[in-house]
Amino acid sequence: MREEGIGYDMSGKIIETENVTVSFDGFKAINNLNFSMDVGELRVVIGPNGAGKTTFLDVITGKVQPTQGRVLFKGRNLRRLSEHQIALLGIGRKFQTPRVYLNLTVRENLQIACNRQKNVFSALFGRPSSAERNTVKGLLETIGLTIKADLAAALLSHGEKQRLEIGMLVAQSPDLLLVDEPVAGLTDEETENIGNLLLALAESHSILVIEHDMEFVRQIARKVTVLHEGSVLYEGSIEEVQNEPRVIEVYLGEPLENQQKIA
Ligand SMILES: Nc1ncnc2c1ncn2[C@@H]1O[C@H](COP(=O)(O)OP(=O)(O)OP(=O)(O)O)[C@@H](O)[C@H]1O
Repeated sequence: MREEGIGYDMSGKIIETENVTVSFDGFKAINNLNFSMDVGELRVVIGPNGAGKTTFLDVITGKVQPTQGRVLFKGRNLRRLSEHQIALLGIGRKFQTPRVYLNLTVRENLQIACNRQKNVFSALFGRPSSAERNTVKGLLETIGLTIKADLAAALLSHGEKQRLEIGMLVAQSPDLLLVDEPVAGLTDEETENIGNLLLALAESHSILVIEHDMEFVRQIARKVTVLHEGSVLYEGSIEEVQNEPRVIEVYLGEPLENQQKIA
């Protein structure tokens, strides 16, 4: 684990964007975006299709450079850093589709994630230290896959693969976890499992989740940011968001409850 408190800026913000604009051939996918999140916060970002949610994550991870403005991670300007350098600074991203090694076991996947600096061969065939074994054991418990530890990842359900990938992300000890639509296509039970997992991880990590499923947002969210046309339209509790006329309007006037397909 990275040591908490070291390197954080005085404001206690884990991530900030200042007047960030991202233009694609003149079209502003992100438009003068000002956003900040406290260290230790669990934040959910919602917004209709095309609101700029994915581009927002892309600009934090360095996949896309801002056309204007700056992104600060723990007070440090990320300008001109590569995706790899930003990942090493402590920003981990989980994409919507799981990217686990299907022919390896659940345990082996976690071992590799714990040993990103080693090659796959030594991660699998080198003798793990007792600290590593304990880390993997703890991760298996956290993601609820202890009894499936020695199964090939190919045999896991979609929801279990999502949990495994979240475990692999956590294995790399990021300070900030970016999680893109973790419950798309999951059963209600798996959705709840993922929610509980994120809530447990939120006790020791800063987490930014992008999600459409309002039931899920209600389960995990304390503070919700609504993006629209590349800017923050509104921020507040889930109740405030659902009752805010401007938010209802951008979701085509329908109650947010019915927006899961639209959002
Ligand atoms: N590389 C690109 N070139 C041109 N336009 C792009 C590019 N990437 C995104 N856009 C446009 O920017 C806007 C925001 O896209 P983005 O994918 O960030 O939205 P989103 O909120 O994630 O949408 P969704 O909910 O549909 O995934 C969209 O209109 C999209 O078409």
